[in-house]
Amino acid sequence: MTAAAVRSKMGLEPHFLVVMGVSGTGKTTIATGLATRLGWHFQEGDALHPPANVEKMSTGQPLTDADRAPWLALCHDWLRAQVEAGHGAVLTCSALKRVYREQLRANGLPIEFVHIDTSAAELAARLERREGHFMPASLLPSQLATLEAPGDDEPVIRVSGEKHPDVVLEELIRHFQTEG
Ligand SMILES: Nc1ncnc2c1ncn2[C@@H]1O[C@H](COP(=O)(O)OP(=O)(O)OP(=O)(O)O)[C@@H](O)[C@H]1O
Ligand SMILES: O=C(O)[C@H](O)[C@@H](O)[C@H](O)[C@H](O)CO
Repeated sequence: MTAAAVRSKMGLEPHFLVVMGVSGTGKTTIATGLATRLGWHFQEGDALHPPANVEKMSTGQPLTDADRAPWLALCHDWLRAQVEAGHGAVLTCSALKRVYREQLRANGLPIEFVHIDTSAAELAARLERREGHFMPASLLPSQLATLEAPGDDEPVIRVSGEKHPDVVLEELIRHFQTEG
């Protein structure tokens, strides 16, 4: 049973967003900004990875489909709980392949993806600069090779990861305010 929809701080209907894209594209930056501005629940998808996945990535090994399966299941469970509560929510999750996105949307969840697209050169520069994060810059090529950008038949809002995050946030909030 789904609870009555809880409107956001700005009076918006709840949305259930997965902010997606490769490592370093700005998922956490944009998702925390949205959740703060709109009062929606936030979950860092990286925090749902089994420790073995984090260990693998930290040591420069890309994850396999089998590695990602239990993590995607936890991401799905979190999204499902938000939908059932009727409270707007934002999850960060790379969601690199179409089948992963299908797994997140299973059981008819009304998920929308926000795909942040950033050039390989900008991503490489950011990951080289970033400190205190388990994901090494050396995994960027495999992230880019694994990415299947969402198609027009998927529920996706596309934004540029190269604009200032405040600009992207304004664009997204305007999008939600003006939609039918
Ligand atoms: N639009 C932007 N312009 C410039 N720098 C940005 C932008 N968005 C994020 N950054 C910076 O890029 C780095 C990566 O951002 P962030 O951690 O949000 O990405 P992410 O997609 O969540 O990464 P990961 O998946 O590896 O956790 C951070 O140092 C962040 O401050
Ligand atoms: O699917 C994957 O390979 C992983 O989710 C990675 O994308 C990282 O968790 C994330 O980007 C943190 O840097």
